[in-house]
Amino acid sequence: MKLRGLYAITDSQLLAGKFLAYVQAALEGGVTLLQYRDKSSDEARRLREAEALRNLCERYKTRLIINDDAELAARLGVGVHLGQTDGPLAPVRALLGRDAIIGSTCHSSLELAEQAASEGASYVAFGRFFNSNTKPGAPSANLELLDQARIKLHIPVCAIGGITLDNAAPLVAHGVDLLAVVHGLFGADSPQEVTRRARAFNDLLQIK
Ligand SMILES: Cc1ncc(COP(=O)(O)OP(=O)(O)O)c(N)n1
Ligand SMILES: Cc1ncsc1CCOP(=O)(O)O
Ligand SMILES: [Mg+2]
Repeated sequence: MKLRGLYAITDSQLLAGKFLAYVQAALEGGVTLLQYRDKSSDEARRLREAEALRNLCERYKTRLIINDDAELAARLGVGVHLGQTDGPLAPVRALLGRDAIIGSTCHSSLELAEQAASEGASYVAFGRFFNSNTKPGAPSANLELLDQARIKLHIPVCAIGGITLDNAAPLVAHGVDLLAVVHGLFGADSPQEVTRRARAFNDLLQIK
């Protein structure tokens, strides 16, 4: 099955005090992949939260991805997202097995994407496409790259960085399979609004 749809990414600061309520609201609206992204070193909390997300994801038939931490992903039997400084992909593929979803950050580089694909990545992520409050310093990418990626790559392409309902349409028009979103989804005033946004992202992608 080809990965396509909304890729919701958690943010510990943004979701403080409403973590599971907002994640559940997103899953209600339809989420293809959910990434647990927590940059802290509080191992106990990370395990607790990731387990809670795995349980929620099982209920909604959503695939869970852990950011950065292949050991935690292996412990929970879920997927992982690796950046260029998060270690090599091939040993992680060997650790997690052939069915695990493994994503790779490729910034704006087709070469990195082709290498990730050859090492067994399930999808590649390009971006940031717009200004991002969550990761302002991330290198930028443009729409032309997506056109080349569509020709050269045979795995799903994910776009990330400052994506909102107002700016996502061109990314979809240029062939993106996964829209990875933090603030444009979870920066909402209510869980109802999170659900509405998730549904609207799926409408843009013509999911369901
Ligand atoms: C879907 C997706 N794409 C890119 C990233 C960024 O990964 P990385 O470059 O390792 O940066 P951090 O997120 O670890 O700060 C991502 N997490 N997810
Ligand atoms: C993790 C990451 N990598 C590149 S941009 C980004 C942050 C995405 O968050 P937002 O959707 O709030 O810009
Ligand atoms: Mg990382």
